[in-house]
Amino acid sequence: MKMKKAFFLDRDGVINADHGYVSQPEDFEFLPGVFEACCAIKAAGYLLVIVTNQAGIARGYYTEDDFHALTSWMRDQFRREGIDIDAIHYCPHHPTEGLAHYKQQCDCRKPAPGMLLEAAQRLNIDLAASVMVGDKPSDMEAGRRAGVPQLYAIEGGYALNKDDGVARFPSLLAITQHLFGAGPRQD
Ligand SMILES: O=P(O)(O)OC[C@@H](O)[C@H]1O[C@@H](OP(=O)(O)O)[C@@H](O)[C@@H](O)[C@@H]1O
Ligand SMILES: [Mg+2]
Ligand SMILES: [Zn+2]
Repeated sequence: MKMKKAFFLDRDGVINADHGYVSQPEDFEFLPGVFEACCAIKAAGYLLVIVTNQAGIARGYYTEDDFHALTSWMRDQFRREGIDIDAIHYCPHHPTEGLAHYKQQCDCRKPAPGMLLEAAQRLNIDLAASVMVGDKPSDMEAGRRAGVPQLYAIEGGYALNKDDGVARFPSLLAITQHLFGAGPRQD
């Protein structure tokens, strides 16, 4: 069976503004151009896979159920724009600040590559043909460790200057316009 290629997207800082541990729809602010960019990604034949660290769960700021409720609301917003998100992987852990069983040195919290590797296995993704977009060095490292060669960083509040070889753009839309031109493309 032919392998698929994927766009791995970090959530906070790529899809929505990272206001810090966002857990409610009213705090979820889609960044400009995200829907247009995601349409272009799907039209170019990529799966859309979100990989998000959600240590707010480990820290006790919100529950896993809160996360699922927000995720289902977010999926609906994409669906209303005609976009089907293929998978959403999240890490609820934290190695030192986590409460109870959430305190663990897991292999899913970025910069570990676990979420990307699991999605690749489940969805038959060719990592070498895939793209990772994030806003922190840990996103870039997760992509690198998973074997994703195309790494793109969105310039936001985080220092990314140690990420040599990472292309920097102001938004997801700027990345898709760079890769696919102004409109969506089928290949
Ligand atoms: O950008 P993604 O991976 O989608 O999600 C990041 C969030 O879970 C939060 O991650 C936190 O870091 P800690 O994970 O607590 O160190 C902080 O950076 C928060 O501002 C941020 O909202
Ligand atoms: Mg982020
Ligand atoms: Zn984890």
